[in-house]
Amino acid sequence: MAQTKKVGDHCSKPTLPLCRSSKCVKYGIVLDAGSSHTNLYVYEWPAEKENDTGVVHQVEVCKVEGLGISGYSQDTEKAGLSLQHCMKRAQEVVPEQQHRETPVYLGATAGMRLLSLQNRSMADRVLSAVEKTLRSSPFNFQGARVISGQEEGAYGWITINYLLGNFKQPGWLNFLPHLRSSRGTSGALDLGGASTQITFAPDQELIESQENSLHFRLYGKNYNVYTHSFLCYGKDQALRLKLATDLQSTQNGSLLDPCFHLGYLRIMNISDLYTNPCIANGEQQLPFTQLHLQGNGDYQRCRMTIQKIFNTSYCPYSSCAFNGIFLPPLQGEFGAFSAFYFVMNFLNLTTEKSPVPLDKATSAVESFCSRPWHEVKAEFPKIKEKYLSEYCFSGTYILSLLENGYGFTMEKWQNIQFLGKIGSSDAGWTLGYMLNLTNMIPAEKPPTRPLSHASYVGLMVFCSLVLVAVLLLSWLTFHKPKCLQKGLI
Ligand SMILES: O=P(O)(O)OP(=O)(O)OP(=O)(O)OC[C@H]1O[C@@H](n2cnc3c(O)ncnc32)[C@H](O)[C@@H]1O
Repeated sequence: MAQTKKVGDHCSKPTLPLCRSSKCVKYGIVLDAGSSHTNLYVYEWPAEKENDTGVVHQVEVCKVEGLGISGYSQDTEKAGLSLQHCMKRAQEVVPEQQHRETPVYLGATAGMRLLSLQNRSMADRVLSAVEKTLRSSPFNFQGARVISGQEEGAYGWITINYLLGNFKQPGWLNFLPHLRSSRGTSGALDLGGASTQITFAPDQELIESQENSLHFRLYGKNYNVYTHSFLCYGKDQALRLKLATDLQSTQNGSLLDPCFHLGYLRIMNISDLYTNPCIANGEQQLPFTQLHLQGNGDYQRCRMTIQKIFNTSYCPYSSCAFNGIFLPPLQGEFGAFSAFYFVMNFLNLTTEKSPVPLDKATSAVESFCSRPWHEVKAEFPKIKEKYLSEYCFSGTYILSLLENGYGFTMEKWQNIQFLGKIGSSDAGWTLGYMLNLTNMIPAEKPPTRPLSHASYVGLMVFCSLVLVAVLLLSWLTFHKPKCLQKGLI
């Protein structure tokens, strides 16, 4: 994020044209090109309130089918049509007279980061095809780019803290500066298909590795933030990593997999498993071309196989997550979103009130994994088979990552809230990205008007009436009628 230091830029001015009417609303559009598909988000906010925390909110989300890492190479025509459909939807939501001033941004995440590593020219081709479609729309297209893992973490953190209202201190705290830091920020945990991010403001001042350190000045306050994006540890790539590790110990390509339900069968081409940079070139050494996976639904064993993808044998810092990556002690509340939410929500482990304790969450995943596949399938006929068959793996992976990877103990677990939406907006990096690029989060506190316009007018009218009354009274006192004065003498 140090390189995209636009957040809280001191020279920030809103880049969107100002509305003439005081009631008008502005719009911004962000496309999140992820590893499985693309989502298009339309945001709106009242024009006169653009620096206020929480006023920008999502009014539309449209899923662009096929525009994800697998779709890029497979059905580009379908992906193109679906993108056009979502752009049309955005044209219906944003009033026509505002199309030309409404900015559109596209950010591609870990799926594209991996595709770029594997096949740079293909990644460039995909981005330019998408750019072409977006340029031909009536909106103000601002560019398509692959965002870094650090940016993905930072913008996710900005989004949730903006929506939770954590950046702006209530006005009365200005008079009590010693209390100003009492209201903390919330950490952000994001699980995608290809990568996962952890971002929070640690207690300790020193962030031992430069690449994990971000500095923001927002609304007049400094924030030192830790972030890391684990590429290949999104839930889809983590499953591939696990399968590739398990494959090392099979002789014939048959795998009894405890992370899938008893009775579940899946056949995969070994070459498909090895088509990305997450998995080192072990394919050549295998004497078989297909993997025959057979589930046996055993949570404890599943957890043991997952544990093998986290290398905790070395740490060059005072404390680490895994794979030698620095992680300071966990601090404060955390909001966990994207696939953290999708999976835990399916497993009924997200409650509005108090968080489900870790031991209860573990038992729930364990009991779900032990159910036979035919029973699960019969109970949830409408859920995509890919998702349904992988909830046992994904639930176990989430517990492993949070507990063993990041060190959320029983006690710290209680600080995690699984979030789908905050208000009407999805938790994710896109809102933070747009707030940053439109300069809507200022570095310094915008000068606050002590009174609203209506109260100001009311006060002026009241003062004028008092003034008139005082003048009238004075006049009556000093200019008493002469006849009355005579009569008194
Ligand atoms: O590129 P990265 O940064 O990895 O992130 P992403 O863009 O793939 O991340 P998403 O939030 O779009 O999706 C996260 C994962 O959740 C999966 N997913 C989406 N909806 C789901 C649902 O209802 N149940 C289970 N998984 C779901 C999806 O296929 C991805 O693997």
